Amino acid sequence: MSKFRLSSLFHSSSSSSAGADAETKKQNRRSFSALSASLRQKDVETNGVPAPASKVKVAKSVTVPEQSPSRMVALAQKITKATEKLETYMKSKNLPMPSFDVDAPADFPSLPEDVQKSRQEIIHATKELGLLAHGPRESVRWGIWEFLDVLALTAINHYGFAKLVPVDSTITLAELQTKTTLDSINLARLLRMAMTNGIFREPSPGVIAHTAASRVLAEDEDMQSWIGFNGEDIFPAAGHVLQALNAHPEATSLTRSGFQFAFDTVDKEPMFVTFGKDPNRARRMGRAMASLTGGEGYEPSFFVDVDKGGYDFSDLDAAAGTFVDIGGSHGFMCVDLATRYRNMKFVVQDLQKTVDSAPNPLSADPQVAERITLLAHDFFTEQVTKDADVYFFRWIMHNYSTPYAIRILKNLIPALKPGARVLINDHCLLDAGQENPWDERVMRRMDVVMLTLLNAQERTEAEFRDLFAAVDERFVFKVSFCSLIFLLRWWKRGKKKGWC
Ligand SMILES: C[S@@+](CC[C@H](N)C(=O)[O-])C[C@H]1O[C@@H](n2cnc3c(N)ncnc32)[C@H](O)[C@@H]1O
Repeated sequence: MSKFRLSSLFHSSSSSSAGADAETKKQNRRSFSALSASLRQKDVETNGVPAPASKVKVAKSVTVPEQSPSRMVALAQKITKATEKLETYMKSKNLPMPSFDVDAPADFPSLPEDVQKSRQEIIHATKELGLLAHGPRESVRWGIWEFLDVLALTAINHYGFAKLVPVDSTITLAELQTKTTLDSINLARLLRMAMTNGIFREPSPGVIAHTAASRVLAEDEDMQSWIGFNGEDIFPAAGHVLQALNAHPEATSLTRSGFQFAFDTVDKEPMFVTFGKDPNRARRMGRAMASLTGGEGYEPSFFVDVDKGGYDFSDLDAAAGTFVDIGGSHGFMCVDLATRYRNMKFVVQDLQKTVDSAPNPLSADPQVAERITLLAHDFFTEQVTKDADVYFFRWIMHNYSTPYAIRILKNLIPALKPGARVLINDHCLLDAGQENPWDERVMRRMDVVMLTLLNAQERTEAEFRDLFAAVDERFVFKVSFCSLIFLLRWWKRGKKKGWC
């Protein structure tokens, strides 16, 4: 992945002192811009931490080359260049350029790396330019109102408005109102709020039509679940995080998160138990996850395909080794692995209810299905599959705060043979400013979602090391693959006690 930095967001980009003559102003401006640029460069080397204001002031006196454009102009130029590159590629492949039109494609096709990089540059540079054009006070003042965008989208999704608007024609607000329980004022205000984000349009007063985005809401059921889960479960929980933190500042308990404060289950039950009692809500979360994991970089092939940088199990396959997927749901990772590796054996462990609802057989290929065992096992109890070669946790650790994560990992110890690998497939937080802005934002948000719902957390490599050190000193960190979405860790019982 190419790396982008946002450190420059924190710098001013021009300076001129009132009353100075034009040339002095010009020089000042050049000096300041160039110094900002040099500080920006330095920031990149120091984890993107913005320079203190005092440093910026000293910098004004430094003489710098002429013709440095302001940050805003540099961004505008970057946007133009990147957009032209994207357009040239799309045209060369006869692909339509993005549009709000109802018939526009809902997704970009898979793009070559350099074109994808240009696309990301457009996204990040427009955001930065927008913030600069708003100015700090305005950005902060109106930024906090983004929850109203969430509210409008959540309501539109909840009432299913998108499905009531015909895709290939229009509908009047009056007619739409007859199909809903909302009154006309509330219907219109929610739709018009969403229109400010390109969701629906009003081609003439009182007439509603789809855009490409509202069409997605009408047709993509996983997306409906994603909006529902976020808007109706996570959003209320987020609104109660402060209450949870004030009452329980340590924020480690599974039954004292914003979620429990929002839904009146404090000290009663974890979120997963609440969902287990409500099949509709559980299904919605399941589909929301499917929508998320359908995204680029989340697909199992990212882990399974060695060509894509996935993990190579050839040695284990040659030895017909055993791979245990703990909290492995319906075993889809093991099915993909077993399809690629024809000798390894697999155990998929999950809660009884999940095991009971798994498809049978797990794969149409009997050679695959017969090597996968589904087993009901609670990972808060001692591991029952002894002496396996790999114990795999995909998207498990980030659901738990450290006290719980330690318990889960300690339960492995009695089962581990010398050299057994514990493999963690999770997000890995990098230091602030080290990731490209898109991934940085996704990961920071995911981390806060974990806090909101579960008092859990994403972890940095150092935090994973600390976690395993707290479990047992015999774990040895072996290798990590850090990529767009997830990180693998390979831990092994070490030589300290003479095992390996
Ligand atoms: C976030 S999902 C991850 C599923 C799968 N590993 C994946 O990569 O998509 C968490 C999984 O852990 C399972 N789970 C939750 N609590 C568990 C427990 N105490 N013991 C075993 N599995 C559990 C859930 O049923 C669910 O399948």
